[in-house]
Amino acid sequence: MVWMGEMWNTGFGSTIASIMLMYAMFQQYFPYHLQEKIHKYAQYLFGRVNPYIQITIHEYSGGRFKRSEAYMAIETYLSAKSSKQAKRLKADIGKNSKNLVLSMDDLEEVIDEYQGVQLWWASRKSISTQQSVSLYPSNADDKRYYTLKFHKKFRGLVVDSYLNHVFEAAKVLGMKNRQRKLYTNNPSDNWYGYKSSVWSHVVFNHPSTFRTLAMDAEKKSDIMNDLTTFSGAKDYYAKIGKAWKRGYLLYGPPGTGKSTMIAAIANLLEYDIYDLELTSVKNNTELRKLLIETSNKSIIVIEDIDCSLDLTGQRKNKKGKEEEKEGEDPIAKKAKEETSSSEGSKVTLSGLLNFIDGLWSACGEERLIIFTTNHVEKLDPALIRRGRMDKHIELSYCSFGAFKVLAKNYLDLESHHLFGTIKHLLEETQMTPADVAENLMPKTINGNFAELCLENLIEALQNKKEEAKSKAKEREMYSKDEAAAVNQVLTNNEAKVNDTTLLLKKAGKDHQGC
Ligand SMILES: Nc1ncnc2c1ncn2[C@@H]1O[C@H](COP(=O)(O)OP(=O)(O)OP(=O)(O)O)[C@@H](O)[C@H]1O
Ligand SMILES: [Mg+2]
Repeated sequence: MVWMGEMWNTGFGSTIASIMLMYAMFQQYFPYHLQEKIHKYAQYLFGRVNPYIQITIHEYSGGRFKRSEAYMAIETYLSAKSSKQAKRLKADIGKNSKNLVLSMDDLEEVIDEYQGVQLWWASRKSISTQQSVSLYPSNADDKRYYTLKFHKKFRGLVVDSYLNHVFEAAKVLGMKNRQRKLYTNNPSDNWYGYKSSVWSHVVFNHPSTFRTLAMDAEKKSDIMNDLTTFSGAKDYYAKIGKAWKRGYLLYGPPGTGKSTMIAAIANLLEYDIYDLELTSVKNNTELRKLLIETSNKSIIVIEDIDCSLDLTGQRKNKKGKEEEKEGEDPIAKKAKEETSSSEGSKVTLSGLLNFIDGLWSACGEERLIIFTTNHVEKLDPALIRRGRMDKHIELSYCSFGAFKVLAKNYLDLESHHLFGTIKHLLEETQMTPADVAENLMPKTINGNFAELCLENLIEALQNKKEEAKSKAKEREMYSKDEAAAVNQVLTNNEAKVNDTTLLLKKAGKDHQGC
């Protein structure tokens, strides 16, 4: 054993080993009633001279059915070290893991080093001698555990710092290896009963990345920096006393890449996505419950926030305010509110604001909240003010920079003699990246399809330009016609006023004559 060898080299080593050896050799010659005493004494002596401390972590500590979280964390932490050091390894696909996880086999040992101190990890197994009836295979009775050994002078370091380091590192590794998920909220009628849950999920494997996202390079790197800074800022958020979360508002016309960017963000930060369908959330209480059930390292997305609910009005329903009578019994008032909230979705703007940055919003950490909209101007300013939606990102029509990304993705082209023409046309027209991408999709794999695609795009851009021109002309004509019509009405009105004045004057003269 590695640590025994290490012990042997210390001053105490030979003494301890002699005691143990003598005890083992002569144990059988002692009468039975003395054996226990000698055993205890040997243990005591061994404890006095042994400079090493051992911590044991059992696989099943609470009961037989749930593996200990600490044991699993250590398994994850030791995985990389085991694959390098251990001679016998076990391979398994862990729960929610996307890769094979290697761990050391029984009776193997690995050495870890922390702040210059050596620590010995070993995987042990004690075999149960009891006969038991079990539904599980025979080796289910074997009790596995890890032992950690270190010199007693490092007790403080291990207890105060090393163990925390192990569990933090295991968390990070576990997150990295996990299979990421895309969640959607279940209607609350299905929240109760066997195996029910407020969220359902599928495995998330959207291929979008920031590399494939078409937008100007400068803007892209600014967003990426913002995201990576956020994900590494745990201590900073703790220092300034803010919950570790950030709000993003993505706005722009349809087909400009808002949803695509959300997938790219999730892939960059390796987060899960919770796609929240607000219209199926009945009230603010349900909204809070959904929030509590989300995990750390995740993105909560509300798409098309302007269409989700009527959140554009005042924070408090005006009608409700009018009906609120002074001195009304508070119990009766609450009952009234509860009855009204049971009909359809009653999520209010203030409920949503609390969801984003109320007390409950701090119940998890490392979370992004992303809203998307096609009509940013329709949103209540309270909803999107900085602090709630910290970063506002406009996704707009395809620029030449964005086109170059698409050309590289779709056609593997970095330059082409038609790029100049496309640049001019893109400056004169408004085409979404979705439309540009569609034109760049090869319709055939024969011949020079790249050039064909570029020509198709040029044609589409020219058509769009013509369309825009004729629309502008139409608008101009319409406004001219409208102006002429307004002038006509004004002239008619003026004439009528003149006639009336004449009549009044005439009537005045007649009256004087009488
Ligand atoms: N900026 C972009 N970079 C790469 N591909 C894009 C981009 N914008 C759009 N696309 C392509 O167009 C398709 C539609 O884009 P996406 O769904 O992201 O648009 P959106 O802005 O979310 O639209 P909507 O407002 O209608 O939800 C995507 O599948 C993608 O292939
Ligand atoms: Mg979208």
